[in-house]
Amino acid sequence: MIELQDITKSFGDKEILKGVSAVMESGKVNLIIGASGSGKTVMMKCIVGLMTINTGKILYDQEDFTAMEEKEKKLVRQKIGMLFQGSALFDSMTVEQNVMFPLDMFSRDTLRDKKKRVMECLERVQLKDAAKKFPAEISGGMKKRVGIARAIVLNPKYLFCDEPNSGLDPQTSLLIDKLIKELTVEYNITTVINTHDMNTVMESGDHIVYMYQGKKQWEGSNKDIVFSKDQKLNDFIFASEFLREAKEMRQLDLFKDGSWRDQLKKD
Ligand SMILES: Nc1ncnc2c1ncn2[C@@H]1O[C@H](COP(=O)(O)OP(=O)(O)OP(=O)(O)O)[C@@H](O)[C@H]1O
Repeated sequence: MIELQDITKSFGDKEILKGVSAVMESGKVNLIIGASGSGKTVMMKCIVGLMTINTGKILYDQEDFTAMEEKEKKLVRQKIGMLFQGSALFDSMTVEQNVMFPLDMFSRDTLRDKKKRVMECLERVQLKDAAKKFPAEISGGMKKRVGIARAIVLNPKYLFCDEPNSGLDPQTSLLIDKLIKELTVEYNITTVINTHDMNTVMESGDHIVYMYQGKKQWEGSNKDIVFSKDQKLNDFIFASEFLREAKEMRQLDLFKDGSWRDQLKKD
């Protein structure tokens, strides 16, 4: 579990994060959502320690990350897997070598054990057959899966994904979401995803933090969203008339066991 306690972050006199408190739960897919410029990326960078917060605390499983010496922070970072936007694979390395990279950096296992672990991870993302291919030879969805295999190769306790669906078609996006969710539950990972994708929000959002102008505006699950009366959240999620209608149908459906059809006929 990761806890944010009243964190603030400023650049010069511009305050970007204005006292955010939130909890990212283990074994769950935690989403950070919000409009462009609301502070999602800055927040994620602060959580992983790529940016330093001005005030507040960040706790990793009750340990105060903000108060740690650099040596201790490094130990926490080793438990973090990251899936970057655009996959960020090394073009000159094969799929297998890309997934091997974190092991070469941080593991003292034998080459044989490392290769075995890489193959286990590639098998988990159904890419064993692509081990010898180069990134240029595989599709965008496959690249994301290589990125996921690389992110889990060190058995992370925490997994951060920045826009995991960017550039993917809706069906491939759903497969990636499903895979991330399965891995999160399977290994009890605290997964944090920064996303704009409404399918992800509705399908995978076990726990959602909605950011509005540097503040946490709302926090809850994908199920809570359907019934939320928060106007800003509703305007953001259900931006189109089509989605607003879908929400109303879903509400009636959930409340009245499918009787929304009768309701609609009356209107
Ligand atoms: N290194 C930086 N120096 C100064 N300002 C920054 C820096 N990084 C981000 N900002 C500012 O912080 C604000 C929030 O940016 P952030 O990238 O977190 O938004 P976001 O919600 O992730 O947006 P998007 O969905 O477009 O990625 C923006 O006004 C941005 O200009």
